[in-house]
Amino acid sequence: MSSLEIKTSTNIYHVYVDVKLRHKLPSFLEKEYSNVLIITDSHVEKLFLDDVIHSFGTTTKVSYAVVPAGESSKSIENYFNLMTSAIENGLDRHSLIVALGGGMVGDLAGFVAATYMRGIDYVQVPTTILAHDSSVGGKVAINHPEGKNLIGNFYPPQAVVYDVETLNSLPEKEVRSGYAEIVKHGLISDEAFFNQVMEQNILSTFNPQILKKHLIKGISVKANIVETDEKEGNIRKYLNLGHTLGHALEAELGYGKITHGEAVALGMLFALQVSEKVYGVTLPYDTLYNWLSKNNYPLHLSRVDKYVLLNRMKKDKKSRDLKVQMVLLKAIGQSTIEQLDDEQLIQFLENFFRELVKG
Ligand SMILES: O=C(O)C(=O)C[C@@H](O)[C@H](O)[C@H](O)COP(=O)(O)O
Repeated sequence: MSSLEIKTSTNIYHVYVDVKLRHKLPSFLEKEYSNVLIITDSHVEKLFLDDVIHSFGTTTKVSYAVVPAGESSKSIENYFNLMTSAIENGLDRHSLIVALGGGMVGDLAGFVAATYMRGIDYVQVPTTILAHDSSVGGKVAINHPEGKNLIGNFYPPQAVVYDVETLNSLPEKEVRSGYAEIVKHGLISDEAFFNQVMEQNILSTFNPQILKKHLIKGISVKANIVETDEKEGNIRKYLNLGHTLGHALEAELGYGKITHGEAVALGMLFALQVSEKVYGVTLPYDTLYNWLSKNNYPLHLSRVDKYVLLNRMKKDKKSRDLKVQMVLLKAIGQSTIEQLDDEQLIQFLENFFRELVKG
């Protein structure tokens, strides 16, 4: 089993990665809990909920709450309903919340844990490729109709227990979504890693061993950053590569109409193109474009108004005084933050979408 330690200035926890871990969840926790609430979604409920319930045996009171699968469940209404479940199931400050699912469940359940009785323990049990990223680092949040993750906190879990067997039955669009974050970890850290991913057709040659290697590498890239800058004061912003446009697209097209990773993939292409123009460097735009195309990422969107997108991008959490700050690259592994003015961005967006349409 692989175990990575995440050590920040305030906290230490472990990320465990292997198969069948969902069957022995309590063995990865440092405390015993007498009352546990599992939060999951309607898709994962059918696949893995029973395994996790049984892992706690008969001496722990285990209840569960299920939200509809999909990003639109990261809402204030579901947050409030989950609070009600926690109260009705008698959770107290010594209880545990289990976030069983992908990024949506992890963010939502983590935010419930962060705020219930001013904060109780929770454990991340990711079941998607994407969640190799979102389950590590303690970002928890719900969405506001005006923008993604606008309501949230930094609240690290007790542990991340990643049973990679749960990834075997992921639908194609979930594989695409998750791999976008692996590509991001390559672009911000390591050319060899990026190239390894680009050599693979993730949809037709899906290989659990290679995937596990990529996940562990991705998690360690993230762990190194989070350990230095847990609260996103500086270098953690690099983990947001592709997210400024990505989040704007998700909010504009409608949560769930495009997956998070697919939107981030477009955002990374945009960031590469902008970086080439701003810094006069050559980056692997074509390589990434061809890889995305080969793996059926949605590259041709129905018309999106660039002024509307710009307004959404300004609501990004990295913005300052309503000026967009984007993560750009001077080279693979050399990220920067650049403030861009509105006119410049409109030009870049115009150009980007025009070239995408051409293919
Ligand atoms: O952990 C981080 O930091 C990231 O930016 C990772 C992102 O991939 C992730 O989607 C994150 O939740 C986005 O955070 P946000 O602050 O832009 O909402």
